[in-house]
Amino acid sequence: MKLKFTKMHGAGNDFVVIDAINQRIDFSPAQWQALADRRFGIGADQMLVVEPSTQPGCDFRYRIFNSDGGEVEQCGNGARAFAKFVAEKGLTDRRSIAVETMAGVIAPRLEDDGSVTVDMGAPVLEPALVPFDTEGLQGQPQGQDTLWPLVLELAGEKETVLVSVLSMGNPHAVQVVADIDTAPVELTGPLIELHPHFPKRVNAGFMQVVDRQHIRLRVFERGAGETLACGTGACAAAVAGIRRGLLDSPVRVDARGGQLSIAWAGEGQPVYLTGPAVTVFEGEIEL
Ligand SMILES: N[C@H](CCC[C@H](N)C(=O)O)C(=O)O
Repeated sequence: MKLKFTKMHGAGNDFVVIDAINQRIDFSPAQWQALADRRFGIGADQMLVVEPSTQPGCDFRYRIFNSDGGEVEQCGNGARAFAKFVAEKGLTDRRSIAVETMAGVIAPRLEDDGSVTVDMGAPVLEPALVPFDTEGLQGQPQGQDTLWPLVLELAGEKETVLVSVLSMGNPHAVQVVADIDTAPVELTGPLIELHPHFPKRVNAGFMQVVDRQHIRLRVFERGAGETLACGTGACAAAVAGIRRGLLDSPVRVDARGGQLSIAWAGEGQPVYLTGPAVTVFEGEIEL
């Protein structure tokens, strides 16, 4: 079987995008992991699948698989690539589309300058819905936010980090650090991802506040490791910073792979993610 795919990225977060409207695919987690392998497969942080919508009022269904093969609820950089893909492939003639995901409906819009703005829906702030188990933890208020202490065990030493916890459809734990270049992302990222208080694991964000409308961000992603950018991570960091009283919307987010912009008008309101979507090459693989 030949599989056609398109290699894309959003600020360096890279994807294999597959049209599953005109191709029939049904892969196991191990097969997804093999496709994502950067040596033995195509190589990507996530695989994005375009399917017919199953909901009235939606144009497409959007499925996301991490490079560890697991299917997840949401991917913000991927939503921009998705929108560009379906336009470039002529699967839609609309510049604004409604896209069904495991986490609800999102709405990407192609901008005239080639960037894409996505209505990512409202953040989920209730810990139990993230999901995050607060049992035995004493939250510390900061502005409208609550900072939760996570005890991390590193080489026999215990270290406590304070995180904001929220969901953009997928779970995020965001901490403020003085300098993302010296933050121990490789060491503590995996410990936070697998922390027992996150029953579905979590994406670990490390945010440096440059000024009230500008942050630098690194994210150790659930099921993918550190990526050059994380769209939902940028949304989560901006929302956490605004709730903590550190940031004002819109927020410029400098990721290692490029720049994103986040706008949020407050509780119950949608988060808007704007950034690039780039097609790198078309490919075909014999399976
Ligand atoms: N690793 C994420 C999925 C991809 C999110 C990220 N690539 C984005 O742009 O939002 C998770 O397991 O929730």
